Amino acid sequence: MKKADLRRQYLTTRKALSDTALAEYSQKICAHFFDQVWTDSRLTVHTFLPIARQNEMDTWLIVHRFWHDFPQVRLAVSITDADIYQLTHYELTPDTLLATNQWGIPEPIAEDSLAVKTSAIDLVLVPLLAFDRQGHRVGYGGGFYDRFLADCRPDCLKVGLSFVDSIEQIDAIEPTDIPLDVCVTPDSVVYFK
Ligand SMILES: Nc1nc2c(c(=O)[nH]1)N(C=O)[C@@H](CNc1ccc(C(=O)N[C@@H](CCC(=O)O)C(=O)O)cc1)CN2
Ligand SMILES: Nc1ncnc2c1ncn2[C@@H]1O[C@H](COP(=O)(O)OP(=O)(O)OP(=O)(O)O)[C@@H](O)[C@H]1O
Repeated sequence: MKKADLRRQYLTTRKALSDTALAEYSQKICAHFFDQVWTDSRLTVHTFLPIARQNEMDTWLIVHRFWHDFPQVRLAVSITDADIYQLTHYELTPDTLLATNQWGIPEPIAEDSLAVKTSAIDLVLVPLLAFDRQGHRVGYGGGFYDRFLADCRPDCLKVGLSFVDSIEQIDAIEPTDIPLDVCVTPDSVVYFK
Protein backbone atom coordinates (compact mmCIF):
# COMPACT_ATOMS: atom_id res chain seq x y z
CA MET A 1 0.00 0.00 0.00
CA LYS A 2 1.19 3.57 -0.74
CA LYS A 3 2.31 5.93 2.04
CA ALA A 4 -0.39 8.56 1.35
CA ASP A 5 -3.18 5.97 1.56
CA LEU A 6 -1.74 4.44 4.73
CA ARG A 7 -1.39 7.89 6.29
CA ARG A 8 -5.05 8.69 5.63
CA GLN A 9 -6.28 5.33 6.84
CA TYR A 10 -4.26 5.21 10.06
CA LEU A 11 -4.91 8.87 10.97
CA THR A 12 -8.64 8.06 10.82
CA THR A 13 -8.22 4.85 12.84
CA ARG A 14 -6.21 6.63 15.52
CA LYS A 15 -8.56 9.61 15.82
CA ALA A 16 -11.42 7.15 16.47
CA LEU A 17 -9.67 5.61 19.51
CA SER A 18 -11.49 6.12 22.81
CA ASP A 19 -9.66 7.79 25.71
CA THR A 20 -9.73 4.43 27.49
CA ALA A 21 -8.12 2.58 24.58
CA LEU A 22 -5.51 5.33 24.17
CA ALA A 23 -4.56 5.10 27.85
CA GLU A 24 -4.48 1.28 27.83
CA TYR A 25 -2.34 1.07 24.67
CA SER A 26 0.04 3.75 25.96
CA GLN A 27 0.50 1.90 29.27
CA LYS A 28 1.18 -1.40 27.53
CA ILE A 29 3.73 0.15 25.15
CA CYS A 30 5.45 1.89 28.06
CA ALA A 31 5.67 -1.39 30.03
CA HIS A 32 7.05 -3.36 27.05
CA PHE A 33 9.60 -0.64 26.36
CA PHE A 34 11.05 -0.79 29.88
CA ASP A 35 10.77 -4.60 30.18
CA GLN A 36 12.18 -5.54 26.80
CA VAL A 37 13.93 -2.68 24.99
CA TRP A 38 15.63 -0.10 27.17
CA THR A 39 18.98 -1.05 28.75
CA ASP A 40 20.90 1.14 31.16
CA SER A 41 23.81 1.67 28.75
CA ARG A 42 21.54 4.01 26.75
CA LEU A 43 22.03 7.18 28.76
CA THR A 44 20.67 9.85 26.43
CA VAL A 45 17.15 9.09 25.25
CA HIS A 46 15.25 11.23 22.75
CA THR A 47 11.47 11.21 22.80
CA PHE A 48 8.64 12.98 21.02
CA LEU A 49 5.99 14.65 23.15
CA PRO A 50 2.43 13.71 22.17
CA ILE A 51 0.14 15.77 20.00
CA ALA A 52 -2.98 15.33 22.13
CA ARG A 53 -5.45 16.25 19.37
CA GLN A 54 -3.88 13.56 17.14
CA ASN A 55 -4.29 10.82 19.79
CA GLU A 56 -0.56 10.06 19.75
CA MET A 57 1.02 7.58 22.17
CA ASP A 58 1.21 9.19 25.62
CA THR A 59 5.00 9.32 25.88
CA TRP A 60 4.64 11.28 29.16
CA LEU A 61 4.26 7.84 30.80
CA ILE A 62 7.77 6.94 29.60
CA VAL A 63 9.16 10.38 30.56
CA HIS A 64 7.81 10.14 34.12
CA ARG A 65 9.10 6.58 34.55
CA PHE A 66 12.60 7.73 33.51
CA TRP A 67 12.48 10.72 35.86
CA HIS A 68 11.27 8.57 38.73
CA ASP A 69 13.21 5.30 38.28
CA PHE A 70 16.26 6.24 36.19
CA PRO A 71 17.27 9.83 37.03
CA GLN A 72 20.75 9.18 35.57
CA VAL A 73 19.21 9.16 32.06
CA ARG A 74 19.23 12.44 30.16
CA LEU A 75 16.02 12.98 28.19
CA ALA A 76 15.99 15.06 25.02
CA VAL A 77 13.07 16.54 23.04
CA SER A 78 13.02 18.66 19.91
CA ILE A 79 12.03 22.02 18.60
CA THR A 80 10.67 21.72 15.04
CA ASP A 81 11.83 24.16 12.36
CA ALA A 82 9.19 23.67 9.66
CA ASP A 83 10.96 25.93 7.14
CA ILE A 84 14.02 23.68 6.87
CA TYR A 85 12.49 20.37 8.08
CA GLN A 86 15.01 20.25 10.92
CA LEU A 87 14.71 19.19 14.55
CA THR A 88 17.02 20.68 17.21
CA HIS A 89 17.25 18.93 20.55
CA TYR A 90 17.16 20.13 24.16
CA GLU A 91 17.18 18.52 27.58
CA LEU A 92 13.81 17.76 29.14
CA THR A 93 13.75 17.95 32.94
CA PRO A 94 10.84 18.32 35.39
CA ASP A 95 11.64 22.06 35.41
CA THR A 96 11.50 22.53 31.62
CA LEU A 97 8.87 25.06 30.54
CA LEU A 98 6.99 23.97 27.44
CA ALA A 99 5.07 25.93 24.80
CA THR A 100 2.73 24.31 22.27
CA ASN A 101 3.62 24.92 18.60
CA GLN A 102 1.24 25.33 15.63
CA TRP A 103 0.82 21.54 15.30
CA GLY A 104 -0.01 21.03 18.95
CA ILE A 105 3.48 19.68 19.80
CA PRO A 106 4.79 20.71 23.24
CA GLU A 107 8.30 22.19 22.84
CA PRO A 108 10.91 23.54 25.24
CA ILE A 109 11.92 27.19 24.99
CA ALA A 110 15.35 27.26 23.31
CA GLU A 111 16.78 30.16 25.32
CA ASP A 112 15.93 28.45 28.63
CA SER A 113 17.16 24.95 27.73
CA LEU A 114 20.44 23.04 27.36
CA ALA A 115 21.11 21.88 23.81
CA VAL A 116 21.73 18.16 23.13
CA LYS A 117 23.87 17.16 20.13
CA THR A 118 22.40 14.54 17.77
CA SER A 119 25.65 12.57 18.11
CA ALA A 120 25.10 12.21 21.87
CA ILE A 121 21.73 10.44 21.50
CA ASP A 122 21.76 6.69 22.31
CA LEU A 123 18.09 5.86 21.65
CA VAL A 124 15.26 7.60 19.78
CA LEU A 125 11.54 6.95 20.33
CA VAL A 126 10.02 7.44 16.89
CA PRO A 127 6.38 8.51 16.24
CA LEU A 128 4.57 6.75 13.41
CA LEU A 129 1.19 5.95 11.91
CA ALA A 130 2.07 2.55 10.40
CA PHE A 131 5.11 0.30 9.94
CA ASP A 132 5.91 -2.81 7.91
CA ARG A 133 7.80 -6.08 8.42
CA GLN A 134 11.06 -4.54 7.22
CA GLY A 135 10.87 -1.74 9.80
CA HIS A 136 9.89 0.99 7.37
CA ARG A 137 7.47 3.58 8.70
CA VAL A 138 4.90 6.14 7.65
CA GLY A 139 4.69 9.42 9.59
CA TYR A 140 2.90 12.69 8.82
CA GLY A 141 4.93 13.06 5.63
CA GLY A 142 7.27 15.93 6.50
CA GLY A 143 10.39 13.78 6.41
CA PHE A 144 11.49 15.30 9.77
CA TYR A 145 12.42 11.96 11.31
CA ASP A 146 14.07 10.66 8.14
CA ARG A 147 16.43 13.63 8.24
CA PHE A 148 16.96 13.42 12.02
CA LEU A 149 17.62 9.64 12.04
CA ALA A 150 20.06 9.98 9.12
CA ASP A 151 22.19 12.23 11.37
CA CYS A 152 22.14 9.89 14.38
CA ARG A 153 25.08 7.62 15.24
CA PRO A 154 24.88 4.19 13.52
CA ASP A 155 24.61 2.50 16.94
CA CYS A 156 21.76 4.77 18.10
CA LEU A 157 18.72 2.52 18.65
CA LYS A 158 15.66 3.63 16.65
CA VAL A 159 12.51 2.48 18.45
CA GLY A 160 9.09 2.94 16.85
CA LEU A 161 6.01 3.20 19.08
CA SER A 162 2.86 1.95 17.35
CA PHE A 163 -0.75 1.35 18.35
CA VAL A 164 -1.20 -1.04 15.41
CA ASP A 165 0.56 -4.24 14.29
CA SER A 166 2.92 -4.30 11.32
CA ILE A 167 1.50 -4.33 7.82
CA GLU A 168 2.95 -6.53 5.09
CA GLN A 169 4.79 -3.91 3.04
CA ILE A 170 4.86 -0.14 2.52
CA ASP A 171 5.23 0.61 -1.20
CA ALA A 172 7.55 3.15 -2.83
CA ILE A 173 10.17 3.22 -0.06
CA GLU A 174 12.74 5.93 -0.88
CA PRO A 175 16.52 5.85 -0.31
CA THR A 176 16.02 8.53 2.38
CA ASP A 177 13.68 6.32 4.45
CA ILE A 178 15.57 5.13 7.53
CA PRO A 179 14.24 1.81 8.89
CA LEU A 180 13.56 1.23 12.58
CA ASP A 181 15.62 -1.24 14.66
CA VAL A 182 12.63 -2.26 16.76
CA CYS A 183 8.96 -1.38 17.12
CA VAL A 184 6.87 -1.62 20.29
CA THR A 185 3.11 -2.19 20.02
CA PRO A 186 0.53 -2.85 22.78
CA ASP A 187 0.86 -6.60 22.10
CA SER A 188 4.44 -7.19 21.04
CA VAL A 189 8.01 -6.03 20.50
CA VAL A 190 9.20 -6.55 16.92
CA TYR A 191 12.94 -6.53 16.09
CA PHE A 192 14.11 -5.94 12.52
CA LYS A 193 17.76 -6.99 12.77
N1 LIG B 1 4.70 14.38 18.69
C1 LIG B 1 5.28 14.48 17.50
N2 LIG B 1 6.28 15.34 17.33
C2 LIG B 1 6.86 15.45 16.09
C3 LIG B 1 6.44 14.67 15.01
C4 LIG B 1 5.38 13.73 15.24
O1 LIG B 1 4.97 12.96 14.35
N3 LIG B 1 4.84 13.68 16.49
N4 LIG B 1 7.05 14.84 13.77
C5 LIG B 1 7.23 13.82 12.84
O2 LIG B 1 7.77 13.98 11.81
C6 LIG B 1 7.62 16.15 13.48
C7 LIG B 1 6.50 17.16 13.20
N5 LIG B 1 5.78 16.80 12.04
C8 LIG B 1 4.50 17.19 11.68
C9 LIG B 1 4.20 17.29 10.33
C10 LIG B 1 2.95 17.71 9.90
C11 LIG B 1 1.96 18.00 10.82
C12 LIG B 1 0.63 18.45 10.31
O3 LIG B 1 0.50 18.79 9.15
N6 LIG B 1 -0.42 18.49 11.13
C13 LIG B 1 -1.76 18.93 10.75
C14 LIG B 1 -2.76 17.81 10.75
C15 LIG B 1 -2.40 16.62 9.94
C16 LIG B 1 -3.62 15.80 9.61
O4 LIG B 1 -4.47 15.53 10.50
O5 LIG B 1 -3.75 15.44 8.43
C17 LIG B 1 -2.26 19.98 11.73
O6 LIG B 1 -1.87 19.96 12.89
O7 LIG B 1 -3.08 20.78 11.28
C18 LIG B 1 2.26 17.87 12.16
C19 LIG B 1 3.50 17.47 12.59
C20 LIG B 1 8.49 16.55 14.64
N7 LIG B 1 7.84 16.37 15.93
N1 LIG C 1 17.38 13.17 4.36
C1 LIG C 1 16.51 13.76 3.51
N2 LIG C 1 16.88 14.76 2.69
C2 LIG C 1 16.01 15.33 1.85
N3 LIG C 1 14.73 14.97 1.73
C3 LIG C 1 14.29 14.00 2.51
C4 LIG C 1 15.14 13.34 3.46
N4 LIG C 1 14.41 12.41 4.10
C5 LIG C 1 13.16 12.48 3.60
N5 LIG C 1 13.08 13.43 2.65
C6 LIG C 1 11.86 13.76 1.88
O1 LIG C 1 10.80 14.10 2.77
C7 LIG C 1 9.55 13.73 2.17
C8 LIG C 1 8.63 13.07 3.18
O2 LIG C 1 9.14 11.80 3.52
P1 LIG C 1 8.21 10.65 4.09
O3 LIG C 1 6.95 10.53 3.28
O4 LIG C 1 9.03 9.41 4.29
O5 LIG C 1 7.81 11.29 5.52
P2 LIG C 1 7.44 10.61 6.89
O6 LIG C 1 8.51 9.66 7.28
O7 LIG C 1 6.05 10.09 6.79
O8 LIG C 1 7.44 11.90 7.84
P3 LIG C 1 8.16 12.20 9.24
O9 LIG C 1 9.58 11.69 9.15
O10 LIG C 1 8.08 13.68 9.36
O11 LIG C 1 7.36 11.48 10.27
C9 LIG C 1 9.87 12.81 1.00
O12 LIG C 1 9.53 13.49 -0.19
C10 LIG C 1 11.35 12.55 1.11
O13 LIG C 1 11.95 12.45 -0.17
